[in-house]
Amino acid sequence: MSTYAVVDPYTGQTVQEFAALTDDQLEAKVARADETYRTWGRTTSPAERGALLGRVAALYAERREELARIISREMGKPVEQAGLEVDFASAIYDYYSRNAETFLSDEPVALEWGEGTAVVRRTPVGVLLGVMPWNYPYYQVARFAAPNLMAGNTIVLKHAAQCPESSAAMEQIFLDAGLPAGAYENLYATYAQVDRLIADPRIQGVSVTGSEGVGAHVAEIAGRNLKKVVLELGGNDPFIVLSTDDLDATVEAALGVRFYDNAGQMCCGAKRFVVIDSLYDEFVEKMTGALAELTPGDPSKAETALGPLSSVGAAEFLEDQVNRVVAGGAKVLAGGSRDGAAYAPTVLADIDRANDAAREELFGPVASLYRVSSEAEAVSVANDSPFGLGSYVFTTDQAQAQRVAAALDAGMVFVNIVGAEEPGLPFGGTKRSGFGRELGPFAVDEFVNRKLIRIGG
Ligand SMILES: NC(=O)C1=CN([C@@H]2O[C@H](COP(=O)(O)OP(=O)(O)OC[C@H]3O[C@@H](n4cnc5c(N)ncnc54)[C@H](O)[C@@H]3O)[C@@H](O)[C@H]2O)C=CC1
Ligand SMILES: CCCCCC(=O)O
Repeated sequence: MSTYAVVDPYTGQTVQEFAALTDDQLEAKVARADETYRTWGRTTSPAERGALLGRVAALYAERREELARIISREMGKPVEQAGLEVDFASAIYDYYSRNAETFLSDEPVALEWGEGTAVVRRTPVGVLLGVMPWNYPYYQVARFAAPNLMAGNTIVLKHAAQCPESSAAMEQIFLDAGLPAGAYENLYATYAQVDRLIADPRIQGVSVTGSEGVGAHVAEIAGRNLKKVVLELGGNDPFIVLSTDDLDATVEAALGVRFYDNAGQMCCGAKRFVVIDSLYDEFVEKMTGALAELTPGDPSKAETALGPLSSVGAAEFLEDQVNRVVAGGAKVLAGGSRDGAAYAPTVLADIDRANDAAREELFGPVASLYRVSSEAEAVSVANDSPFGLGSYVFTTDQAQAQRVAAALDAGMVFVNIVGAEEPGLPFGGTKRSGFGRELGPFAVDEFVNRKLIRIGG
């Protein structure tokens, strides 16, 4: 059973509670989504739906400050970062607004044998269920809802239990932008209700962003009911440093993609730092030196760079994980302490590759360091993970960059750059990080019927 409540992780105060839906209320919402798919999703044009998404994008921009304050209070994101997340969500809706007609135009297919024509037309499939996490409340929903509303699908969305206010605000934006009731329905649903929804014949697919456990649970039920899923799960992304002309800039990039964004609660954030011998000691000295200035603060303040974790429970879980990595022989070079939901920026070193606790995803401001003596060893360490979401390679040798990019088991490889996600670039992983792709044109094909229309000569 998941109850819905706004609990400010910085103050510990329960700000507001929201009752889970009754079965009748849930049924009404799902029935409305199914009806709207038939009366709106299948009858409007890509241009009409694209124009509505453009208004959604504008409303995110108009309501930026209010929306930022909501998630800062719900999950502790520093309010400046929360505003940037609102900007990213708005840009995603704008991207699918501008590309609706292009992405949904008939795709000609060349004939080899016969006369006439053949095209593939991307048509909607119906109501889709989204199950989304608390770490980027608006962005995670946008990368699922935008391409699918553009395609004419309708959405029922079960958000994280600690994001009831932001999930209600998103539903309101769709209505205020002019989408019909039922195009997007926010569900304060229990886990048991979600299980039943996945099996419901009106639900045509499920998109999950969250942990492996939830992904596996949802995919199991979906599989039994022949429903397609997209799974955006965990990551333990490597940040490989082989050579650099500017170590300060490389360390700054490492700090940004591990500590400065969302207190490290970012599944495509770098978590394992794999540094070549010749740069290791200086890299560590610069990283730990910078962290000495970084202390968790009040997320409602504009000057705060590091907020608390999303909850006391999340911080306690991370503390247990770090303690187990240390019990396996790792050394704490910085941090390693917790105060309520706040976790000090932490650096772990001397991690033995047999240290299983270090294979887990540390979902917070904790960097795990690995010293390597060659490119081959760096790739071996990087790939020694059950996950394969993102990865980062820093080198001045472009041929080496291409070799390492080819060798990494990851859904995304960033070379000499961090924070390079864009609405048009695919996001997703391999191995236990899940399957499917979000964003860009790649997201469109996940939940549409790619209908062949073959007309004889
Ligand atoms: N690949 C990606 O883009 C992302 C992955 N994640 C992963 O998610 C985890 C942290 O986020 P959390 O919200 O704590 O993940 P979570 O997996 O606990 O929750 C994700 C969503 O699943 C729901 N949920 C949990 N148990 C459920 C059940 N039995 N039935 C139906 N729904 C259920 C939650 O209420 C939430 O809406 C980390 O492992 C992180 O790596 C988080 C954000 C992005
Ligand atoms: C701005 C990019 C956010 C990615 C969401 C995640 O990795 O959890």
